[in-house]
Amino acid sequence: TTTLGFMYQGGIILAVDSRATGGSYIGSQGVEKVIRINDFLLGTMAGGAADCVYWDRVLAKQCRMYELRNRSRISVAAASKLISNMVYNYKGMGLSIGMMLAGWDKKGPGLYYVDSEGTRTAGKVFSVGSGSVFAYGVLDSGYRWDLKDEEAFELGRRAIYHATHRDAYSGGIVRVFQMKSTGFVHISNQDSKDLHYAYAEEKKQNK
Ligand SMILES: CC1=C(C(=O)N[C@H](C)C(=O)N[C@@H](Cc2c[nH]c3ccccc23)C(=O)N[C@@H](Cc2ccccc2)C(=O)[C@H](C)CO)Cc2ccccc21
Repeated sequence: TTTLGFMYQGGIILAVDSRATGGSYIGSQGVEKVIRINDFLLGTMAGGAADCVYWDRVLAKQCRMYELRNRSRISVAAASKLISNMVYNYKGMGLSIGMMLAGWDKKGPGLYYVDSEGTRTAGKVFSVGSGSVFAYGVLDSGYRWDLKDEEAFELGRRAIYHATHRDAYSGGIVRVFQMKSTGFVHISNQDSKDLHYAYAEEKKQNK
């Protein structure tokens, strides 16, 4: 898996691949690794698939219960602390979850990394999963706070594509989402194969 998230002047970009593996067996090429908790909160998934899918659903329920009890949406910081504390109870028992929470609350945009080891940290740029080393190479060299929207979408897409090209455990569809003050927007779904030939063509043109 390769997932990434970065904050910029236009909001937050999330980009992920869609491969699931069991050893060297490819279990699926069409997994949804960005899950909607609500219109102002998205979560990404890397690690044990069942762990990720299960605990994301638990988080979604807890966030909804918070809304009903408090008549207001939960903040990104509080939602990330909920999942962090829940999985921390299982530390050392074999959970494997590496996720990002991206959202917009009263304080504005929020991006957190949370994992099953107990790490919970806010930041501006993250990449999580087996292909994150490849994604960081593209992401860190292209990242600027003042990227335009189209440039930001393309940076997320290109970073995930390069990870799917080099990492055997990443592949399938490159999915890009944007989080703004008005909620999230699904930007694009593109097969990494189509991106491969599009980028190859681009190289030929630039020769
Ligand atoms: C075939 C399949 C799934 C599958 O192959 N499950 C296996 C057992 C699984 O958990 N694979 C992990 C890798 C893995 C296997 N055993 C583990 C033990 C500990 C930690 C990780 C693993 C995976 O693909 N994870 C994805 C993330 C993911 C995949 C599917 C759903 C959520 C998250 C990912 O991180 C990259 C591919 C690199 O591993 C999961 C799933 C969800 C929805 C639809 C189909 C499938």
